Amino acid sequence: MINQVYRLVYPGQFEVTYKPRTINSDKVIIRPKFLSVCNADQRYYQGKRDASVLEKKLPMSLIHEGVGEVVYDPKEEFEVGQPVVMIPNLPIEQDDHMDENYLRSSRFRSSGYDGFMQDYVFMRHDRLVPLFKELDIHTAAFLELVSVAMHGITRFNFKSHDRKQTIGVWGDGNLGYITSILLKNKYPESEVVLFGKTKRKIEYFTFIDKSYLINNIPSDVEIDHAFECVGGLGSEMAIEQIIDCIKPQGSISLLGVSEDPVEINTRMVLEKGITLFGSSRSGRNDFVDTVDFLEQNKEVISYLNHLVTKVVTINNIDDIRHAFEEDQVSAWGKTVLEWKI
Ligand SMILES: NC(=O)C1=CN([C@@H]2O[C@H](COP(=O)(O)OP(=O)(O)OC[C@H]3O[C@@H](n4cnc5c(N)ncnc54)[C@H](OP(=O)(O)O)[C@@H]3O)[C@@H](O)[C@H]2O)C=CC1
Ligand SMILES: O=C(CO)[C@H](O)[C@H](O)COP(=O)(O)O
Ligand SMILES: [Zn+2]
Repeated sequence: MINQVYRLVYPGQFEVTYKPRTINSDKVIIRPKFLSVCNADQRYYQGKRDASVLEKKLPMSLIHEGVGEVVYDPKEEFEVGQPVVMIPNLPIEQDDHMDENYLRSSRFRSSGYDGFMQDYVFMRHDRLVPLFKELDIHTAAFLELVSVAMHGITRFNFKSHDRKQTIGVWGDGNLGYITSILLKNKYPESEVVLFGKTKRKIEYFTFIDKSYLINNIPSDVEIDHAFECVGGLGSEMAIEQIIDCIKPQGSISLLGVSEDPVEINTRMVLEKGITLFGSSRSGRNDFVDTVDFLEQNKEVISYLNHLVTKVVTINNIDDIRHAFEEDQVSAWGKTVLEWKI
């Protein structure tokens, strides 16, 4: 068969390419149904990556957040029509001390390897996790982002000391929202405090215990641990504030992606004995944990639903560009693509 793959060829410009594929392989064939735009995709679309990175990675199909339906499974492990979440990380080896998403040999869709913007995606069995029926499909589109927060929290659990009275989250966007709601449910005894930039965005975080605007943090605020969910240039200021507010021997979980190196006050990291650790992407275990967690904590799904602010139907390449433009001007939440192309 000939598969149509929709690739970004230059910033702002998508083109269709035709890729011959055989259905006589061991891969499951998935029809993408709902996809969601990540900041990483926007950085490619807007040409915000370094010219050498764009030169190396493009042309490439974008999008690594998405759900689809099984069209064909040669092993018949999945039912035809079964809804599944697609895992964008593609490990080719195992290591007892490294998670699949940190192995330098792993590939990642929409970062140097074609993403989900295709007519059909050919996937290994272990790269798919079945969904349960109560999971709203628009929300499921960005399960990958939820799994990233889940992964960060799993690592936080074994890297941080046990006093978790107050956990600070910096970043009033998607990742900050998801991380805060997961923390609130996983650590119900902890006080989850949001540090945000915009009052109107902070108001969406109805489930947190306390919030501060970053330009008005009282000098006596203290936290045991922190999550940085900002990224970009803003992460420098966020890390500086975290180091100021955190109690000695607290942990800082870094999740935001910055294109340029950010300055960190290492003297105070040393003096306070802070544990700084970064988390990137997620693997199969995180997806399974996320789906299981949502199945057992269904009230969390309705909070996540609030992030679905735009659903754009995609019938052609112009619609893809339109969706990326709409996402760019969106003040809050996730843009979901209903994949009908
Ligand atoms: N580690 C990983 O695997 C992953 C990392 N990411 C990264 O996480 C980051 C956040 O993603 P996402 O939530 O989707 O992006 P958003 O843009 O939705 O969220 C970032 C939010 O932080 C706010 N902000 C800016 N500066 C500060 C500050 N100093 N303190 C507190 N808040 C601040 C921004 O406000 P404003 O817009 O007004 O500036 C914005 O609301 C990005 O860099 C993204 O690439 C995303 C997915 C996975
Ligand atoms: O969004 C992400 C995971 O969900 C990561 O930020 C993304 O994988 C980083 O990739 P790149 O190096 O291409 O920016
Ligand atoms: Zn992403």
